[in-house]
Amino acid sequence: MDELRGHGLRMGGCGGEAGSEREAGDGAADSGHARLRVGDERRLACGMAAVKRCDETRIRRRRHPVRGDETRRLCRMLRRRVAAAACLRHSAPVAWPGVRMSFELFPRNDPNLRRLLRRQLMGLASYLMFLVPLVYAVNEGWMRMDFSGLAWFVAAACAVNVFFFLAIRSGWTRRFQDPGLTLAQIATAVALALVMIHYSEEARSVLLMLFFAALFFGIFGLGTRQFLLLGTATAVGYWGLIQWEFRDAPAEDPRRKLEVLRLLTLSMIMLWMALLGSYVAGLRQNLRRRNAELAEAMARLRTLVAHDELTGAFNRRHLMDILTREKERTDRFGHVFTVCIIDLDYFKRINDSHGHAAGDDVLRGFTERMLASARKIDWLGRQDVDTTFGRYGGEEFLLVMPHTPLAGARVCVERIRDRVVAAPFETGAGPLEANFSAGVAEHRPGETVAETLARADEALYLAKTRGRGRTETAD
Ligand SMILES: Nc1nc2c(ncn2[C@@H]2O[C@H](COP(=O)(O)OP(=O)(O)OP(=O)(O)O)[C@@H](O)[C@H]2O)c(=O)[nH]1
Repeated sequence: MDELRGHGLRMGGCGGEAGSEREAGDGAADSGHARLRVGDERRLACGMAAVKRCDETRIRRRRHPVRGDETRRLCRMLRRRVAAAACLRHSAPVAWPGVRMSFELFPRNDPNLRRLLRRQLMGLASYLMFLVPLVYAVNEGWMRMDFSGLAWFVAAACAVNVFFFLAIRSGWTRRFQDPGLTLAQIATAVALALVMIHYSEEARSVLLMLFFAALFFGIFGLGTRQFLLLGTATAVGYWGLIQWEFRDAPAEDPRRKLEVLRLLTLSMIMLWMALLGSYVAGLRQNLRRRNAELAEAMARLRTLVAHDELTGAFNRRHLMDILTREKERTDRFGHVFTVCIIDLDYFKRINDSHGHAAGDDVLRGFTERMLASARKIDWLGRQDVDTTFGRYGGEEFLLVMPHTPLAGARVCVERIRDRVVAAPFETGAGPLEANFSAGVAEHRPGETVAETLARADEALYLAKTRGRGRTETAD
């Protein structure tokens, strides 16, 4: 849905800043509704990705401005284009008439899964690369196997890789801490390498490198303990192989001694790789922690920049941004918007009589009620009015009501008042009652935001002087 919004397909629904995003992406809107016209190539291209996740029913339910037959026709066209584009990218959605299915081998909307699957393919490529020396060794007769034996080995390697690929792709491996199954994959590769080494003759020393190639994959995915475990298992496996191969040979057999030398060298290199792996794992962990901290700091910063610290409502700076955007849209499309400045009455008395902390509690409680009311606003039968509410400063708040004429805004403010006065606010100094005065002004064409606000402020002043607890509208 967000993608559709971002590309100018206006969706219904209430709340927050969604409205500003809805139309921000596109200028071809008409009285608040960005229209999609058949043949509008750019928009169709933009909508392609979104339409894959968004079927006709959902679009219709969300009251897409292009209704009925036009919606269906548009969706059909978009879907056809999506299918065509996906086919070109070799990730064809499987589609039969009347059946809507979409399958991508490398899902575009899941970058983590894509990364794991790519790594899986890299693993398969490594197996196939090692075929070159193996073919050479078999051809030279340095192995105790012929080409049919090698073919079996290749088939086994491919089967193992396909199994892991499907397990990861299906999402089944998500239940594990490491959904890429790095340890299991490397263990399988080591087992296959052991088989090849068993069948080797003169080529054995060279083929021991197969172990290192397999273990090297773990450098970017395994921790120290896992590495040590794997290294030990590899050394034990090789030791078992030697014991089995030389079960009838005398202890003084020089070939057995040579194998022991290989085992020792292998073990030392494994240990070295475990240390290196541990170092890299530490770096990776640091990087991950820093990334998480950075993301958290960014999120905090984004909240701080737009929100008031005490109440959590939008702050003045953000409200001014919203107003500027609203004005631009109004100038462009000609629809109305109204602002309302709300000021709590006799707030100084609350502070003076019950303390600053109780005053803060009232401000927070008031904000909560405002936000709850503003989200539920549905007047004149419209649900897509994105009312924005924030703290304008001190005990003053601002309500921005797009697509709302003065009369509607007044009705809305009175509804909010009903909620505010319905019950006292819970504070540290006990329940405290509060009411507010409000000044409402509808933005006039050609007027600046500051001028609209000034008129709302004048209306507020009027409300104060006429007795407070009331709403006045600016002419
Ligand atoms: N507790 C608290 N008080 C604040 C905050 N910001 C402003 N105030 C207080 O709000 C009060 C505003 O007082 P006035 O401007 O006289 O307004 P009032 O008492 O509501 O009177 P009228 O608006 O005329 O009804 C001052 O006492 C400010 O100190 C805040 O964040 N927390």
